[in-house]
Amino acid sequence: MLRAATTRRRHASVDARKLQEIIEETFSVNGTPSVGDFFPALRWVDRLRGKVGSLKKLQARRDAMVTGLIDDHRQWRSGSAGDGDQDKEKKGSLLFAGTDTSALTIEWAMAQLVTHPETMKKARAEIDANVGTARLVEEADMANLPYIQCVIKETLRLRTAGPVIPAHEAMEDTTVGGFRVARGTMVLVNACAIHRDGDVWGSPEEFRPERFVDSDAGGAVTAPMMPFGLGRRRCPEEGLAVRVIGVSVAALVQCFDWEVGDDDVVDMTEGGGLTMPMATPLAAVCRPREFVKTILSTSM
Ligand code: HEM
Repeated sequence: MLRAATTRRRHASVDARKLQEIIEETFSVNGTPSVGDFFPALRWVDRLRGKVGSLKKLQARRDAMVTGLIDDHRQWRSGSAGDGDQDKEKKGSLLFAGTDTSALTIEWAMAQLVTHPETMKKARAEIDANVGTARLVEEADMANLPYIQCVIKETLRLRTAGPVIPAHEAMEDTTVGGFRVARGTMVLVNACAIHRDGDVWGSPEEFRPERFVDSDAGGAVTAPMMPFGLGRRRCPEEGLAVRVIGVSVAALVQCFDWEVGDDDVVDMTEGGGLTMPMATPLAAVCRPREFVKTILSTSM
């Protein structure tokens, strides 16, 4: 997605790596707790700690980057782009909300697969049976890959990219689960805790895509999940995200044999921030399968 938005031909002035840096920093700074959010009278503490300054600087860098993208795009289309502010808002939302979340979900899915060889084997078998090895898996295949879809669902459950849904504000007085919530209250929903609640999920800490497999015995899970939020502000690109993540993971499984490396260990520690990356980026060895070499050599 980043490549599509910053492709060199159109955006010679934009460095995709710099954009990635800004995105990672944005999630990291936003993810540190603000004292002022909990005790509004103490907002000055956030200013003293430099959080407010960092947020403002990041906002300025994001604006400059997105403005550069739009200006380049306008030049490329000879001035036919739409309204500036609206474009900036749209493009910025897509870049900043969609890249890190999708990329780290793919990384977590692969980490789970390389540490669960039986699951990897089942995923590979499903792809080989339904897609084969004469061509690469594509989006249209996803409907015939229900197990891969379960792998993605289980990754979104256990390794929720946005562990705490961004703050919402109660628009009116209400009661939730017996708690009174006054109008104007800032509400934070801990999706990660809901996804790992032992009262609704069996062995919640286990990575088990089978829990989503729709069985005749009615075994499919019905417990609440909200990796994309809920309600009116729910992620507008859930469909796109699930498709991009699904096809990416399926292609990685289809094309490569995976190994964890010499020490056979993957550090599954969760990192901090607004999103939940792996604390140590996944390091694994992948070798292209024979058919990939054939496909590549015939397409050259
Ligand atoms: C694994 C991938 C993704 C996850 C887990 C995810 C999750 C979320 C969550 C939890 C929210 C907040 C919902 C709320 O406030 O209730 C959100 C909002 C949003 N997401 Fe996603 N998202 C993902 C991918 C994407 C992609 C690929 C795009 C765009 C291409 C995108 C665009 C947006 C936008 C624009 C919003 C803000 C909506 C608003 O405030 O009204 N997301 N996402």
